[in-house]
Amino acid sequence: MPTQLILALDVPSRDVARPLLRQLSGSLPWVKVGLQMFTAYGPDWVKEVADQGFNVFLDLKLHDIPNTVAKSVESLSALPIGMLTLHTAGGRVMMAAAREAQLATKPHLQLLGVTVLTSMDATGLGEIGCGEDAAAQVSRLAHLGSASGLTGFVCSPLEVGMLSQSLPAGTQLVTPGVRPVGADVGDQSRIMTPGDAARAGSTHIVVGRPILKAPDPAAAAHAIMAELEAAG
Ligand SMILES: O=C(O)c1cc(=O)[nH]c(=O)n1[C@@H]1O[C@H](COP(=O)(O)O)[C@@H](O)[C@H]1O
Repeated sequence: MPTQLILALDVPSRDVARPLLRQLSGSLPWVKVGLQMFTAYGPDWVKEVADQGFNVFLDLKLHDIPNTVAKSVESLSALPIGMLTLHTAGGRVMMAAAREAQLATKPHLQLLGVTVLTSMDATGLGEIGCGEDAAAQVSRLAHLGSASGLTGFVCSPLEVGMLSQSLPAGTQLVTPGVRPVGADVGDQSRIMTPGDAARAGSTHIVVGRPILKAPDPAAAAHAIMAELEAAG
């Protein structure tokens, strides 16, 4: 299947989001609801996005003790979501507890383990006490996640080639840190273009500001989907 686009709908209000969703309904497969909109509007917003026909990726990056994360997964399983993130840095027991809760409550929900944030570079990793370079740390966390039962990960497109060769076939590799040629990099560090991310093996790419800040966001989203199609 060609690499799918996930729009990171990081906007300040529903009034900003709704017209764009109307324009992209029927063509865009996935919408990511992240902390900005979920903290403002909660589950109602997730339901509204799903009601428009989009698959919803709920990106809350859960990171807590195993019991708290597992109970949160159980609560969130009631929502119409297809993907949900947790931090692999929470460790083996936490990931296994989350996976067990997900399988028991919502078997088709794709749990995604976030590895090393795409905003982090070697300096940032060193500052938090991680002496390894990003690729080595991503590999360590993704393999720990896989051994804990996870079947999907968030990483930068730079690490996708390495992971797709060493993780079980069918593992979902979702990559933010994607910038079309000429787009502002912003706070991202480890980046690739949509076409290169697709050719590297990303199953999904996550793009926010290059679409949201474009003069015509719907046209920008369509251009990225065309680039993915051409690469696939
Ligand atoms: O889990 C994520 O989606 C995520 C992980 C990561 O390592 N880096 C990352 O940028 N993201 C998210 O992906 C989106 C990227 O947005 P833009 O940088 O605006 O394209 C944001 O919503 C981030 O929260």
